[in-house]
Amino acid sequence: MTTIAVLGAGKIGEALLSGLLQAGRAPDRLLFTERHPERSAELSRRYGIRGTDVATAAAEADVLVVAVKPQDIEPLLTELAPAVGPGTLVVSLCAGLPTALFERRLPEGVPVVRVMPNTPMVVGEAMSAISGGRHAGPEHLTLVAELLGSVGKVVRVPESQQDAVTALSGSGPAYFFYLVEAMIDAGILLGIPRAVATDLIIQSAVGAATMLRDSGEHPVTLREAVTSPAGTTIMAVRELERHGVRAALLAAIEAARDRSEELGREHERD
Ligand SMILES: NC(=O)C1=CN([C@@H]2O[C@H](COP(=O)(O)OP(=O)(O)OC[C@H]3O[C@@H](n4cnc5c(N)ncnc54)[C@H](OP(=O)(O)O)[C@@H]3O)[C@@H](O)[C@H]2O)C=CC1
Ligand SMILES: O=C(O)[C@@H]1CCC=N1
Repeated sequence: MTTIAVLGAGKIGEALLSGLLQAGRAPDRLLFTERHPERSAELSRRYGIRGTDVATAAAEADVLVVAVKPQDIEPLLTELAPAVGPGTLVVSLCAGLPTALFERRLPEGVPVVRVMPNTPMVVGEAMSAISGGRHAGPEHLTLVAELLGSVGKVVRVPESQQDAVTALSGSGPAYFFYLVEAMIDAGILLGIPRAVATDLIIQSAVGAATMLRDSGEHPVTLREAVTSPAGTTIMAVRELERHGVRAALLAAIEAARDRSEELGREHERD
């Protein structure tokens, strides 16, 4: 059975470990590394999995999942380079960082797969997009697709689309959380107690998401079905249009794509 080590078990690294355990992966086949001993001890206690150092993780694991912030990649690659061999698959979850960066810094021939997941991994509902680097063969992509398929949905995309994917689905859950937060505030504005407003909005979000996924209908059709002539919804939609919410979303997602590209460029000359 494949042993997986998560290097940098922060928010997304922990989401992956937790999702893999819930999907039935054996705890003794999972490892992680963390900078702070207290964090490491807490994760071991919470999940019954072993924290270790990068060299041990590289020696024991078949798959090394890099989940540090892009800004922290350099010291990690310096530690990893002498420890990793061509038989180990390196999977990067880092926004913006191209597979070519890893290939330059790691020994020749090490296969690298770039992945953009998202945090719903923790409930088995991740959206992950995967792209293979120069030395990644179909067997590596299949292995990564299986791994991430156990915690959500997986698509293969050309690496040139990964910055856009990062802006859409990598950051995507944050936009929905932001919208929910704003709608709960609207409930407060209208005098509804916070707990009730929270229930109303979260269940509406779950219902709407389930319809989007399961009905096979286009989002426009689903919205039209809520929008009665001279009714309440169209009054709200007019305000959304007046405040440029659609244009704001387009600009926001474009800005996220640009930042992903910039994170990659920051490492171009390394
Ligand atoms: N959060 C998300 O929704 C998503 C994140 N990503 C990508 O995943 C990566 C991690 O993001 P996120 O989980 O949010 O960030 P976090 O900061 O929460 O997690 C990174 C963790 O790695 C630790 N760390 C840093 N350097 C090392 C090292 N050399 N050895 C061991 N541990 C180390 C950090 O410790 P310390 O606390 O000391 O910094 C931290 O605990 C990023 O590259 C991000 O682009 C991708 C998709 C979604
Ligand atoms: O905000 C970030 O940079 C990371 C990448 C995608 C989601 N979170």
